[in-house]
Amino acid sequence: MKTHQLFIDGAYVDARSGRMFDKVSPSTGEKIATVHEALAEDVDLAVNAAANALKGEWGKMPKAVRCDLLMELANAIAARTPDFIEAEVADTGHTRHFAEKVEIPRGAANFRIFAEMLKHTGGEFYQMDTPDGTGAANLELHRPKGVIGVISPWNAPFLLMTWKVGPALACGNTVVVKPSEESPATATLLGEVMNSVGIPKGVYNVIHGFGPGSAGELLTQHPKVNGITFTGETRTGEAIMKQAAVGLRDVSFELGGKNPAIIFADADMDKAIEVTMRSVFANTGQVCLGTERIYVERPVFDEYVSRLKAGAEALKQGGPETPGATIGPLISDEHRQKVLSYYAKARELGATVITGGGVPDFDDARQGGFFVEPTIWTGLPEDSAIVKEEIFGPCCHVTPFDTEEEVIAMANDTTYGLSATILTENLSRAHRVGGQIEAGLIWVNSWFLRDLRTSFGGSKSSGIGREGGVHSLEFYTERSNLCIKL
Ligand SMILES: NC(=O)c1ccc[n+]([C@@H]2O[C@H](COP(=O)([O-])OP(=O)(O)OC[C@H]3O[C@@H](n4cnc5c(N)ncnc54)[C@H](O)[C@@H]3O)[C@@H](O)[C@H]2O)c1
Ligand SMILES: O=C/C=C/C=C(\O)C(=O)O
Repeated sequence: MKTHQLFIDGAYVDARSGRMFDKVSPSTGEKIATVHEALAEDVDLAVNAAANALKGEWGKMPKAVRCDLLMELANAIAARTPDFIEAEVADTGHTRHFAEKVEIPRGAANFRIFAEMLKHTGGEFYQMDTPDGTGAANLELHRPKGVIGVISPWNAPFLLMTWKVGPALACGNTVVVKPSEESPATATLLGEVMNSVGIPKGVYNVIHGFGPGSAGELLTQHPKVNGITFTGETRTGEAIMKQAAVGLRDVSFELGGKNPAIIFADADMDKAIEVTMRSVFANTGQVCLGTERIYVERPVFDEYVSRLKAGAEALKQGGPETPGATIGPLISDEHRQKVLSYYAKARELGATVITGGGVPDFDDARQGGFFVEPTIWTGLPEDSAIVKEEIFGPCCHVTPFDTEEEVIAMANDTTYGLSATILTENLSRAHRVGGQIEAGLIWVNSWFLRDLRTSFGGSKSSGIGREGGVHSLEFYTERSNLCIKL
């Protein structure tokens, strides 16, 4: 049985509180680990370790040396891919394919991209006229924001945590990471990899626990934390914003979504099915960028629904233990109950259940896992909860449309604004429609293609700020303008 300790000041330590909590496998329901829960004393130790590291070797390290060290860290992560895969799939029930092809490589890439970028990123310089004619020079100076609280979710634990820690460290900050209580393993493992490449102690710290009344809330309120970067549910973001307000802690939020896919009649239907099979069912629908609303131009509606049904019914359910599994379990029984409550609501509202809507029956260890049937609905009105609320499971609602104006209005009729995908072979239409979709990321004839230099994030209930490329630097850097009279 694994035990996940805290990682503070370069060492694995027990929680002073002595409190522990269990971690169970999403694919079998069996207990697989116990986890130390950090409370006030532990959080204080971690934040002070991070604050002290800023004043020590790390704070004095030249930027080029820091960036080279982060490149070494990326290589060390890559070298330990098998260990990170096993840790990730045990926590999440993901198929090894998803961890091997997406999550762990992105963990290394999330350090590489920012180490490379920081080496070549400068600042503003403006020479100005002055009344006496001698002029003045304006130099933009950068320094780290300080100690960053990183609060990350369970749906892509290593990818999403390193997507924040990468730029934070590249900009010279130190971090205290509070991973989700559902996925402690990879953040904990990263501690020893940090030590192995010589990242100074105190730069990277990991505290485990929950949100309210536990490590998460305590971290957001600690006076020595200079900023909070959070990825998770919108309502959690609202709670964190209130918690971080005392002390005016800066926040960067990547939150929920209710993302549309728009399929025009001229779309390549094979492409439309391939793209939306991934955007709906990848990671068992537990992807913030995933599709939960699909709008199909009426002439191809029946063909599309029929082919998506066939695709959904061909998925093989199982966790990392199941050979050939192509869709895993949900992360927890609690989350499964949330998804099943929407399955029930759809039936109550009179949806047409094209496929799924229930819980699969297994005669093996998967019976104890948190599996649900991949599900497709049609026939509900746009104002129904199924079409409006984030479900975060392997399900979608499909609606026909007749005109561009109509579908753009429906796509934008949401409190979210995270992502969208458009399928059409008419690229001027793609540009015209894409330019009117109120979302942070819009894919055309693709989904989840990620250039890490581009801005990433959502508007409205989907987030505050942007991550990615130079956009990440905005949050992790304090800027000064030094004006020198010539
Ligand atoms: N926009 C994005 O990039 C993005 C990416 C992934 C997931 N998400 C969203 O995350 C959600 C799923 O992840 P989740 O269930 O882990 O989210 P969640 O909001 O339940 O928890 C996220 C993290 O916040 C912590 N937390 C919860 N309440 C807190 C509080 N009051 N103070 C401090 N910390 C607190 C949790 O312990 C966890 O570590 C979905 O809504 C999904 O859309 C968004
Ligand atoms: O579930 C959400 C996935 C988020 C993905 C990223 O943050 C990324 O690709 O950088």
